[in-house]
Amino acid sequence: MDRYQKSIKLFAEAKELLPGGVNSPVRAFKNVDRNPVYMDHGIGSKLYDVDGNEYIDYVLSWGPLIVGHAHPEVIDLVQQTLVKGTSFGTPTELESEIAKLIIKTVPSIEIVRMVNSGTEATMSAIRLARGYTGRSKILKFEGSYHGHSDSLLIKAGSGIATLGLPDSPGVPQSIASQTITVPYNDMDGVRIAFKKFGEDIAAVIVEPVAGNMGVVPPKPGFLEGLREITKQYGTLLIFDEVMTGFRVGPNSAQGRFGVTPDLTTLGKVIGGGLPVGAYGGKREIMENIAPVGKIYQAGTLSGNPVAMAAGLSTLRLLQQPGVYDELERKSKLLAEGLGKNAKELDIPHHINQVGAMIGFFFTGEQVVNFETAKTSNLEYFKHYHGYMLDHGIYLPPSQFEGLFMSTVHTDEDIERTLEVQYKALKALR
Ligand SMILES: Cc1ncc(COP(=O)(O)O)c(C=O)c1O
Ligand SMILES: N[C@H](C=O)CCC(=O)O
Repeated sequence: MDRYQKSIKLFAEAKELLPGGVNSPVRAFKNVDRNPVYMDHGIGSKLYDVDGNEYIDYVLSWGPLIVGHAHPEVIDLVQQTLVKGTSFGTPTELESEIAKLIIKTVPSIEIVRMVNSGTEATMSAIRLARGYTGRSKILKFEGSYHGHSDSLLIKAGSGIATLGLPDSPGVPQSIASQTITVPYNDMDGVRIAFKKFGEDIAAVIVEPVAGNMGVVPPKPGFLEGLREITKQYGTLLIFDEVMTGFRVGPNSAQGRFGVTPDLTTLGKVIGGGLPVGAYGGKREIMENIAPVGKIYQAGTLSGNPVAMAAGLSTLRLLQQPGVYDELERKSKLLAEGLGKNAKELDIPHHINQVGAMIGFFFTGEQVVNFETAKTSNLEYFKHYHGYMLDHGIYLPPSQFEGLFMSTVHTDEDIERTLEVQYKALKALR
């Protein structure tokens, strides 16, 4: 296609150099049968590809860019920090500055350790939970994604769901057998698992709003139920807020739903587009990590000053009054508009929206877990995605990923998106 000439050439070359041409599977656009688009730069809510095409971006680097691309305040602090040197391998003041903000706003976090990715955060939190409780089993939910560490790569969402790979080769059976999986939102299933294995379960890890099977909110009582049963069995409750952290509210999902876990993992937004993760929680638990305690976890580049600068400036921007109300308003406006168009054109659909996360599913069923998400019409999704892309709307290339809103998307962006979406849906009929 002429429109993507340079992207097509670059991807052909990349396939000789990188597995599948990419450094993360979801970027390959494999299940939508398209060539991935190579981006050149981003400004605000827009992305510009190497062929000069403009897109309204609802992927936002898979979530981190909640204040949009190249926000002047983020770029400014990053530049000021960068010229002083890229890394020192020593503590820096910036680490404490971002820690203060995280501790102030995330209810469960009394003390926090910075790492380099969401995967590292969840992997480390699981190790801590195992070391702290002296137990080995963990419980996770089907279709949830917590990064690609061995223990968590069982019946996972995101790229694993998109590519239809329920379990990954390379994860030893001895490790996989320590992970119990239950459908999301299924408290009865959790109770049955606890009845059988409760004394051996170190942690329950949950996305408080699932975002890797598309977007699925917790049913009323689900998070509360998890809190109660984990307390009862002496199991730690981990909220994986890598995606929801600072995205669904000023106090993240735990503030929004009023349930406080023992440990929380963060990533994405807290790095402002640079590689950052974090895990934190009760001091009494966290101080089992080295160098205070015996559970080991480390990182050459953890707390990297440039990454801290990007994250800190992003979190500071999110402290401004009214930011989350406005994110909610715009997300609702988009979600309702998407639904209205689909209804008018009689396209089976279901929409979930929580804060600045939106799931638009091509199914008439209520989407409450991975099973129901999988009832979506993936052929429809493929054609819809392609049409939107060709008309300047950049959506995640999978039915099992969510749309993200930023502080800099405008009502005009939303209006334009809805105009294109109407035509995209019409073309499906
Ligand atoms: C909820 C959740 N946890 C963990 C991860 C892993 O984060 P990362 O890709 O930074 O390793 C992701 C996203 O990839 C995620 O959405
Ligand atoms: N769904 C994933 C993160 O939330 C997508 C990012 C990736 O795996 O590259």
